[in-house]
Amino acid sequence: MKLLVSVRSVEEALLAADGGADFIDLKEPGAGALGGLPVATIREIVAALRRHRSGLAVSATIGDVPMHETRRIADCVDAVGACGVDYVKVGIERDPQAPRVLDALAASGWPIVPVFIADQGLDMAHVAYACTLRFPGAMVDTFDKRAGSLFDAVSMEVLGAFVDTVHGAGSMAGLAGALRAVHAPLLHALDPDFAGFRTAVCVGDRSTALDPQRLRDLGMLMRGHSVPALLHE
Ligand SMILES: O=C[C@H](O)COP(=O)(O)O
Repeated sequence: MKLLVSVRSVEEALLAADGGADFIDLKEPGAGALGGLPVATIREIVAALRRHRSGLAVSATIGDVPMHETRRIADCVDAVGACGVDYVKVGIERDPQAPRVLDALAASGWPIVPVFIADQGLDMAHVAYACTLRFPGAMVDTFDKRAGSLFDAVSMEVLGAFVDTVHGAGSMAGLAGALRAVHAPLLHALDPDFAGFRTAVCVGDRSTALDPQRLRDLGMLMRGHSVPALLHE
């Protein structure tokens, strides 16, 4: 299982790249679940990572944009896509308009990863529909990070169905949502392609600074090693 780590600056991106992350995810953690960074910052981080020759895949979020703001979603996707990232992450709310947004994203021409926001559970019909649209990957995440983790919002059975459905379409499946070290066995059982982290790699809440030691320990744990320092996290 690979590790996606969300970062907000050049300094954090280089720390994550050298500290064991497999995917560098650009977002402003203090501005919501999929908080967007200014495009100038995204460009700056992408350039620094390319100079650093990390070779790691880079994703960036467009911000938390409601499903009915279709024009704004399209504009944000174009702006972020043009920054040279490998994937553009777009939050998909549990909303009747989700299929229409997914159609627009598929037609955008950018490599989109829809991120299903699962605080109110996961609508598997929306996931199955997204899987007909040939996105390179799909993720699940939660919006309210104080309300517990992904595993408090969605059952193992439904998460297993998500991973299987996405894999059945030949795409990468990712899980996130205030995941912590204690969730490692559940994540290993589900075996997604990657798990996404911010809260667990910070000293305080997810808006505080990224801690390289926590990142290294979490990386070891997700790769199946025992990490005593994380036993009581
Ligand atoms: O995309 C992954 C997220 O940034 C995970 O953040 P979180 O661990 O605070 O839920």
